Amino acid sequence: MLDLGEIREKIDGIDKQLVSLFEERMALCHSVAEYKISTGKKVLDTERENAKLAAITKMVQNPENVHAINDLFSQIMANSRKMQYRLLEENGQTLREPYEAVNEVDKTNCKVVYQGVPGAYSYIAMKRYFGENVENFHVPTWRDAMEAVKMGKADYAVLPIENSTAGIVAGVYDLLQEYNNYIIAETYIKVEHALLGLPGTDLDKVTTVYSHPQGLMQCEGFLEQHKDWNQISQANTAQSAQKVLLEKNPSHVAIASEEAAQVYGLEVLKHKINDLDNNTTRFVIVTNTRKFVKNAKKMSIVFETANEAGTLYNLLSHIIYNGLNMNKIESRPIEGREWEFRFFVDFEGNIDDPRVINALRGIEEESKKIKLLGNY
Ligand SMILES: O=C(O)C(=O)C[C@]1(C(=O)O)C=C[C@@H](O)C=C1
Repeated sequence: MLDLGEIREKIDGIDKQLVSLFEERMALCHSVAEYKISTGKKVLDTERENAKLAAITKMVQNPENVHAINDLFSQIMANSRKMQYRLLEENGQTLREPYEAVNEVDKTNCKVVYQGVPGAYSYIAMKRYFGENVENFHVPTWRDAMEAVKMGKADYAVLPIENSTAGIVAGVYDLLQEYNNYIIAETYIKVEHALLGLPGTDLDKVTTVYSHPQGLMQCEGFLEQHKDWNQISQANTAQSAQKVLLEKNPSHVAIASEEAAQVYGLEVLKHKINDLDNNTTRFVIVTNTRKFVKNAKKMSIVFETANEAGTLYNLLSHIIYNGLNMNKIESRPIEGREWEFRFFVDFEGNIDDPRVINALRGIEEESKKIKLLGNY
C-alpha cells in the first residue's frame, strides 16, 4: 500500500519547483512588457502563443496530458498578458478616454425626454427620479429619445431596459450600443396595474378592456374572473387610459398605472390587479457626454468577439481575474452578420478602480470592439 503522506511530499517538492519556475518566467515577461512599452508592440501575440502551444504539445510524452498541458500553458500566458496590461497602465500607456466626474446628477436645471405619453411607466420613472416639476417632453419611439439626447434637445432620456418578469428590452440595448450616449443613473419602478374607468363605471356593465399586451398578460388572474370582457391590445397602457377618456363609453375600461388615472381624470376601479407582486422595471437615465458620478458602483460595457472557441470565456476572465463581481450578461445578434453576437455585461466597480482599469484594458486588447456604456 502506497503512503499518501509520502506521495504528497513528492508533489510538494514538484510544486515548489513549479512556483519557482513560474516566477522566473513572469520576471522574463516583465522584461517583455518593458520592451513592449518602449516599442508600442501589442501585448497579445496570437501567432507566438499558437507556436508555443504547438511546441509544447510536441514535448508531451504521455498523450493523456496533451489537453491539460495546453490548457495550463494557455492560462500561464493569459496571466502573463494580464500582468503586462497592468504595467502598461501604470506606465501611463492608457487606452482610457477622458470623462467628467460629477458629484451627482443635476436634477434641477435639466430637460428630460421619455418615450410614450403621460401616465406611461417611463413617465412615472421620470417623475420619481427627477421630481414632479421637472421640465420634460415625450416622443413616440426610444430612438427619438436617444436622438433628442444626442442632439442636445434634452439633457437626459429615461429608457426602460429590463423587466423582472418579461426580461430585457432588446431595442433599448441595441440603441445603447449604436449611440454615443452614456448611462449616468438607473432607477427601479414597481409595475402596479390598476383597472381604470370613467368616474362612476359599473363593473357589471363592462364589455371591453384595453391595455398593452403585457398589461393584459400580467393581469391574467383578474381577467379570468371577467371572461366575457373583450380584451383589446393597445400600443401602451397609458394610451389605453386615454382611449377610455376619449370614447366616453362607460362600458370600456383600461389596465394602466394609477398615475394614468390621475393624468386622464379616470377613476381607479380596482387597485393592484397584477398577478405577481414582484414585477419591477429597471430604467436607465442616459446623457450625451461621458459624465459619471464619483461614487458610481456599476459598470456597463458591450463588446464583440471573434466567432471562435473560448473567446467569450477569455474575455470574461478579465473581470473574474480582477476580482470583480459580474452581475449580468446578455447577448444580441450583430446586424448583418449571421450568428455573430455582441455581449452586454454589467459588473460591480468604479471607473477609477485599478481592478476595473485592468479588466477594461484586457477586454479592449483582446476583443474585436468594446464600448463603455456607463458607470453609475
Ligand atoms: O512573447 C511575448 O510577446 C509575450 O508577451 C509573452 C507571452 C508569454 O507569456 O509567453 C505572453 C503574451 C503573448 O501573447 C505571447 C507570449
